[in-house]
Parts: sequence; C-alpha cells; structure tokens
Amino acid sequence: MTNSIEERITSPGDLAPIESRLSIRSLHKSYGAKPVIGDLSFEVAPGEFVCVVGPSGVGKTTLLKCLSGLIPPSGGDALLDGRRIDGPPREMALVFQDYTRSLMPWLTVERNVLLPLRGSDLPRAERRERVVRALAEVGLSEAVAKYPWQLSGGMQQRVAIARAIAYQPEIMLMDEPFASLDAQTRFDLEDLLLRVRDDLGVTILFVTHDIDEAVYLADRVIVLGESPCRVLEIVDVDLPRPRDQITTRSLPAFASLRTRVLTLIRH
Ligand SMILES: Nc1ncnc2c1ncn2[C@@H]1O[C@H](COP(=O)(O)OP(=O)(O)OP(=O)(O)O)[C@@H](O)[C@H]1O
Repeated sequence: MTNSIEERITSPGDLAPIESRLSIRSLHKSYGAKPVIGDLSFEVAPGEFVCVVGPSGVGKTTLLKCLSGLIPPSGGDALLDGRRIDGPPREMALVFQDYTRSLMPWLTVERNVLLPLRGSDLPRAERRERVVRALAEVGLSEAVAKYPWQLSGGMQQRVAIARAIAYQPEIMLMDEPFASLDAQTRFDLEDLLLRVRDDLGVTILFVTHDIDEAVYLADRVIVLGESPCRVLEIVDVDLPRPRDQITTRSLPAFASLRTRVLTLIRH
C-alpha cells in the first residue's frame, strides 16, 4: 500500500514531503519591529515554473532572500528538498535585478560567466564549452573579451543570465531579471528561460512586476498582497505548452488569466 505523502518523509531532518522542491511554511520576516512577511506558505514542485507578483514593497525580494539563505526568516521555515535553508544552497542560482552589483568589473565577460564553475569538478574543456554555449544563448558571443563596464545595462544583465545558465543549477531564483531590458530582448530571454527549464528540468521561482510576463512564463502565479504580506491567491496557468509570444498572448484564456491576476493586485 502506498504511504501518504507525509509518511514518505525519509529522515528525521526532513520537514517537508519529498515531492516538493521548495516549501515555504508559515514564513515570517520582520526588519526590526516592522513585519514584512506575515504568514506565507506555498510549495514548489520539481521542474515547476512559479512566478510571484505583488505590489511594490510587498516583500517579494525579501522572500527570495530568505529562500536563498541570504537572510534568516524571523519565523516559520524555508525548505529545500525538505531541509531547512540556512545558507546559499549549492544547487541554486540567483539572478537579481541589480546586475551592477552581480558582475565583477575587473573580470572579462568570459571570466564572469566562468566564475561559479571554478570550484567544480568539471574538466576545463567542459567549463569553457558551457561558457561559450551560454553566451551564445543570450546573444553575446562577440562580447567574451569585454569588461562589464564596456557593455550596456541590458547586455550586463544578459551576462548575469548566461552565468546562471552555464552553472546549470537545479533551482533558479530570479528577481525581476528582465526589468531593465528592451521588449524584444525580454521576449527572447523569456523564451530562452522556457527552453532551459524544458532542457534541464530546472525549478524556477521568478519575481516580476509584469503580469503578462508572469502569465506567459508560469505554471502557477502566486499573488502576494497586504502588509505584512500573505498569499492572496495562487492562480493555475493551464495555457498550452510550448508557448509562443504571439499565439499564447493572443489566446482568450491568456486575457482572462491576466485580468484575474490584475484584479487581485488592484484590490
Ligand atoms: N534590509 C532592510 N531593512 C529594513 N527594511 C527593509 C530592508 N529590505 C527591505 N525592507 C523593507 O521591506 C519591505 C519589502 O521590501 P522588498 O524589497 O522585499 O519588497 P518588494 O516587493 O521586492 O519591492 P519592489 O517590488 O519595489 O522591488 C519594504 O517596505 C522595504 O522598505
């Protein structure tokens, strides 16, 4: 007989069902006396693409910082594969909006992308191959020998994305990674991310202000609101895959999902 999910917990250190990659359980976070995250709970399954939306200042970045182990929660749990996250997990890559602070200005583009692979056991040729491939994916093959300060803002953000892709993480946490990009590059990188998810089976938690982007990318959209913040609703996005910038965005179901999310945020 099959055990229940809760019974399939494998060791005393495990706190979540093994089916969840990420588990957020009654998470609270305060800065000093100010509570930012109230009582947040949701799960992310392996290989799932989950987008988080909510008004400015609601606590989205704070949530990602707790999940990446950069700051401790004030209460509740953030779990990866059932284990409490208490520092940046090896299997995770982070892409934040502020690319100016994520790239090393004294390293070339190639060396910036190579950076997270340096401590790995991968043969040198494989590391270089991954760097070349990732830079080609984001359309920056020509910029390998340049320094970040010689590139536009959008190009620097593409380097940051190439670095995350080259690392081939199991989980990517992304905080408005495309906010500073022009519309065409943004569409290209959204599609690249969907391909990476399909090819590598990466689990992605993606924060965005752009409701259309959230609906286009996600399997589920988590709508945050109120202060301290809580989950207002989790919207299932059952649009067909593979998605296409023109066809998917013209579907009546796309419009109703967008209206649903927007209504939740505006109320
Ligand atoms: N280190 C900090 N110390 C004190 N308060 C902070 C700190 N970081 C964030 N805050 C406050 O916590 C609240 C949530 O901030 P956070 O950056 O998580 O929101 P957000 O939803 O990501 O906002 P945005 O969409 O504008 O990026 C804000 O009121 C912010 O001023």
